[in-house]
Amino acid sequence: MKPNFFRTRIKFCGLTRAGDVRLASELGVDAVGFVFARQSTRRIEPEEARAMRTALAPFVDSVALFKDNTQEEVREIVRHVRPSILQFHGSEDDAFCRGFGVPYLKAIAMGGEARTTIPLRARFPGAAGFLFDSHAPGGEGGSGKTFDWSRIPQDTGKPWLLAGGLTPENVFDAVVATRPWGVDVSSGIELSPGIKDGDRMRSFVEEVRRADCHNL
Ligand SMILES: O=C(O)c1ccccc1N[C@@H]1O[C@H](COP(=O)(O)O)[C@@H](O)[C@H]1O
Repeated sequence: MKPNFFRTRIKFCGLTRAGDVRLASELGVDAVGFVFARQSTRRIEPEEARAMRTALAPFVDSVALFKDNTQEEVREIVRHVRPSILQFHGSEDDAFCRGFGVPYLKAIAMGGEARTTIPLRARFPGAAGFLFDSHAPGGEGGSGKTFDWSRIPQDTGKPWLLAGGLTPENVFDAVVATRPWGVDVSSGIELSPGIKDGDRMRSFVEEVRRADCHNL
């Protein structure tokens, strides 16, 4: 996938308040994420996510995030919330991820040792894209930690998002250094888990746009 010099897509993840969803829409982010991973401190109930979806402006995607949830749980959330994209952070394989009739992103754990040399596009042929995150395989996401960006595979063949420890302070450097298709942030724009900070949301978007101009 060639780098996109025009506009880096932005996803804000782990939202729990309708007001944060509204502000994200006004700031022009491309997607907001709702967390359904069991152990997450940002986990919300399907009814809450469904209510927050109504706060989304047109042309903003809603992403449902899972980590080794059961097929029944995912199915129920897809039916109830109607997310536009699914994001899987656990040990789910391609057959599981594409079994819900909704495009999916596969999160790739970049912490710990590299475990396989099989190319991602061969392991996840049905993925709409990948998301490189800092946690170790099996570890929790949303940790606010970065990873060594030089380890990002160059041959994904699909759009990919950079995640893990991004903040308004480092996202300019991250976008200039890695030229991702998109960036995903959770803790870097928070006051506390699930509670976003309006000023940090705004400056995160400003910094990504500044990097896009720099990359032209
Ligand atoms: O946010 C969570 O609680 C979470 C739980 C389980 C898997 C992933 C999770 N979050 C995702 O992790 C990355 C990076 O987050 P951060 O910016 O470092 O806090 C991002 O994709 C979150 O959506």
